[in-house]
Amino acid sequence: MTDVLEKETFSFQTEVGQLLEIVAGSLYSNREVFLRELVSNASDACDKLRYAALTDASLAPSEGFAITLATDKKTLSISDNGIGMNHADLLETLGTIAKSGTGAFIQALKAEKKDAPGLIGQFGVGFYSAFMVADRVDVLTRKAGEDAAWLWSSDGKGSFTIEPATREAAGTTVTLHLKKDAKEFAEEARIRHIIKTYSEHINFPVKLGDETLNAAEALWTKAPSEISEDQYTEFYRHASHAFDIPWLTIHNKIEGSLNHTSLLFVPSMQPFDLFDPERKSHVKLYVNRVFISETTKDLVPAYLRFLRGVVDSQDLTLNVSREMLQHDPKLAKIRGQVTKKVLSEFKKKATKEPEAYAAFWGNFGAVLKEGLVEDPSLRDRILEVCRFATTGSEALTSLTGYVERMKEGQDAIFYIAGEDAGKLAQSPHLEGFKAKGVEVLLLSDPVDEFWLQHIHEFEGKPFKSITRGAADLDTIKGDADKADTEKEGAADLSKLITAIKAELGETVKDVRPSKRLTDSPVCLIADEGDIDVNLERLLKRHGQLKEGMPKVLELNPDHALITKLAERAESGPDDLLKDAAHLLLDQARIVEGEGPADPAGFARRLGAVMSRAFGA
Ligand SMILES: Nc1ncnc2c1ncn2[C@@H]1O[C@H](COP(=O)(O)OP(=O)(O)OP(=O)(O)O)[C@@H](O)[C@H]1O
Repeated sequence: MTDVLEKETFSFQTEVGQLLEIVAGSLYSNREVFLRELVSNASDACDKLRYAALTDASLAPSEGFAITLATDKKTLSISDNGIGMNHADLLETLGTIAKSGTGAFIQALKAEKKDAPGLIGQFGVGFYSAFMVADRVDVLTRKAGEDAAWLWSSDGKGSFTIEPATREAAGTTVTLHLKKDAKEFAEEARIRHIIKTYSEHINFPVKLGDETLNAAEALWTKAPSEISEDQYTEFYRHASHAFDIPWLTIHNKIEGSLNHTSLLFVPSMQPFDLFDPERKSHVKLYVNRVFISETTKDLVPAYLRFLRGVVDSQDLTLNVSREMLQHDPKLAKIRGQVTKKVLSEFKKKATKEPEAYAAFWGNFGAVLKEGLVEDPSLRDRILEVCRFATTGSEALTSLTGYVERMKEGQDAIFYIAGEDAGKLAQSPHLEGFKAKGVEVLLLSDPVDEFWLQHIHEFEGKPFKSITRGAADLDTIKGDADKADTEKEGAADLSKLITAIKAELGETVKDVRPSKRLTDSPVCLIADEGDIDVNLERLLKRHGQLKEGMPKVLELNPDHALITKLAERAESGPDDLLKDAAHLLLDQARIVEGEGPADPAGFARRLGAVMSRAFGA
């Protein structure tokens, strides 16, 4: 691209335009974080060049890596002697947002204008935050190993320019032309304070004139006893471009045949890319304090992708390529040790602080459960730290807790799966279980259906869905045997069942009296051996299943409506019974969140039945 000599003008990608508009116009209280973002980028650039120089020593800067700040009354510039950018890099990175989840982010940003900086940090718009304080940003940059330099410039209003320029050495200088109301960021005292607050522990010196503003030491190499809570938080925020306080900090040193130190954080908020198909890791790998890579899944498994921080080992070979490193058995060993350590910290937290753990679980439980399938060797350890919503209490339960509370005669761990824990708790299928005081787990993460395909039991007790197959509650000794006594006087439904079956034909697989209902007249269940109701719904949504299987319609023999219909069926089917058969099926579907099978027919029948009721 070095043959491009003219100044060129480009439009920002639509999302960037929208983003800049919000960033520049939002109300903010801590906009000084723009400096942390730019210093962070400069530090990443130095990290990248230090890595590249491992294989090509000529790339290394002659006088060590440094980030240099300079100001006059109107501008602030941040220079680094890192990797730099060429024409293609500039186009690719400073005009687009290559990140997934951008749409969701912009939505969130629009909804919460006031907290823009918080969200910006969470998403990591990094560079673009410069437009919170500047009405023009210039980027003078030269890529290491290349001769051409470029000047990128923009006022953040829809377009940017790139033109050829000169720069003595590789690296990048970002110059901010400060807005009128942001001149404070040209004051040295203010800058000193911001760097101390936000960038004290990055790996490279940040200089203002001759003065070095930060400690510039790798925080993880210090002993935990020498590190304050605030220092951990600052490091976390720097390393993950976040604004929250970490929910958990794990600083661990392993010494032995394979030495490594990890400083890991669990955020207290969900990052935007959590459910991205790429499932990228965000833990940085360092070898003896030299940054190697960020996104390797070989360091931290995908089901722990919410972790932030670093792992550093002096026992990995420095001068191998990232690809070779990925196949290094030592790395696999580190991964195993790090994963076990993290799970054991979760276990401690879950036992000692169940309420705090519930907050973590709400954010990341669905991700962690992916490990139940992906990491069979650690399955038991993962199950130990899993928590579930249950009909038994407001609080979440562990599986061990559930098993301890099982009733006499209960031989299965009952669960109901669906999309919304709140709705699940209202499901008619639960009625008989509630009446007997038998606890049912409420599983509302899509991943639940997935691991249940692989894990069939816990401590010898099988998992059993209450929306599939027969509900044999008779053998369980409940809290009060109220439900059983009522059942004794239950109506004989045989004629009604015959009539309903004849009317509904193939649309139902069977019609049966129910043991699981106490208040509702009807419900639908999947037959034993068929796909469970919720799984079928998920498969249909993802286009993996066209038609659902016909379900079993269960009738509550104690319900007044069903008893009346049974009496009526004794004298043979009539039009009203026929309408009732369809309406009962539709009612069961509606409770499940499905529409009636035939909306026009439903409306007609409902009309007819109401007319009769009101004598119209
Ligand atoms: N000083 C710099 N030197 C070299 N490249 C840079 C520099 N600043 C930014 N870049 C490039 O621009 C890209 C975009 O930067 P930006 O701060 O917007 O996001 P990011 O740093 O990739 O993401 P995050 O903020 O989540 O880490 C960077 O990934 C990097 O490739």
